[in-house]
Amino acid sequence: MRILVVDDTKLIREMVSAIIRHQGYTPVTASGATEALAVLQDGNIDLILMDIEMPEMNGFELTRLIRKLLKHWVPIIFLTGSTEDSHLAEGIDAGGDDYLTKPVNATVLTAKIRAMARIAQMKADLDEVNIKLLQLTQLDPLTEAVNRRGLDESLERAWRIRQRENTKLALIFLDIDHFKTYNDNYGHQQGDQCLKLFTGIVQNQLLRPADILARYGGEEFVALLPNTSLAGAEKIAADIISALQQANLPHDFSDTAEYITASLGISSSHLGAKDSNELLKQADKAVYLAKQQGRNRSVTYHPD
Ligand SMILES: Nc1nc2c(ncn2[C@@H]2O[C@H](COP(=O)(O)OP(=O)(O)OP(=O)(O)O)[C@@H](O)[C@H]2O)c(=O)[nH]1
Repeated sequence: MRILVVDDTKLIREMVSAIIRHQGYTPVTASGATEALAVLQDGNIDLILMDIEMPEMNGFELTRLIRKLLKHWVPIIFLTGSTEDSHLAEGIDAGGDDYLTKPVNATVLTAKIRAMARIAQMKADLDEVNIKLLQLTQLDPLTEAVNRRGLDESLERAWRIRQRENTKLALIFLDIDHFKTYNDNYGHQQGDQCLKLFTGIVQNQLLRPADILARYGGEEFVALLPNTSLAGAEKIAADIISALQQANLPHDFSDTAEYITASLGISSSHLGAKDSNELLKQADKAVYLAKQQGRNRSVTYHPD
C-alpha cells in the first residue's frame, strides 16, 4: 500500500513516514499541492494523509482539486491541529474521509490506515464487479460473442477513432447459409450448438486484440476490424471460408456444401460510407450479393 503524505513541514513528513514504514506500508511525500498532484498523476497511491494549513494551497482546496481531477476514489485523511467541529465538517465537505489530530498518534494512525485500506479494497472489488457486469450486458449469452448493443457501441467508437487517427476501418458481415434447414432437420438445440462452434471458428481467424466479433442477430454476425485495409479484410474473409471448410461441421441438408458455410460481405471506411451505420449497410448489401452469387463466398461492396 502506497501512502502519500502531504505536509509543508519536513519533520512531520518524516515522522508520519516513519510510522507508515514501520507498519509495512510505503510512504511517498509531497511538501505541497504541486508535488502532490505530480505524484498522484504518476504513481499508484492508495491513501492520502493531508495537512490542512499549507502555504501554496490549503488542504481543503487541494482535496477539492484532487476529487475533480482524479477519476478514481482515493481515501483522504486530514492531519489537523484543530479539533473544532466546524473545521472538521469543512474537511468532510471538501471531499475528505476522516481526520487525525496532530501530533499524530502511531496507534490511531495505524488503525485509521487499516480502516481506509478496508474501504478502498471494497471499492476496488465493487469497481471490478461493475466492469464484469458491464461486459456481461454486452455479451450474447449463447455464443459469448459481443451482442448487438456491444456492437453498436464498439462500432461507433471504432468509427470515431478511425476519423481521428485517419486509419481504415473494415467490417465483415457474416450470414450462415441454409441455417433454417439446419434447424429444421437437426433441431433447435443442435442449431444452438452449431452457432457456438461457428463463433469459435470465426473468432480464431480474428487475431488482433482490437478485432471484435459480434452476433448481429440469429445466424448473422459482424466482424469489426479496426486499422485494417480492404485487402486485409478480404484475406480474413477468405481465411474464414477456408476455416469453415476445414472445420467441416456436417450440414447434410445444405444445397451449397456438405458442411456449414457462410456468405460474407465486406465493406471498408474508404468506400464512401458517411457514418458507421452506412458501413454496416454496405456490408449487408454485399452479403446479399454473395447469397445471390451462390453462397459460401465473400463479396466486397462496390459503390454504384
Ligand atoms: N438454433 C438457433 N437458430 C436460430 C437462432 N437465431 C435464429 N435462428 C434461426 O436461423 C434461421 C435463419 O433462417 P434464414 O434467415 O431463412 O436464413 P438461412 O436459412 O440461413 O438462408 P440463407 O441465409 O439464405 O442461406 C431461422 O430458422 C432461425 O430460426 C438461434 O439462436 N438458435
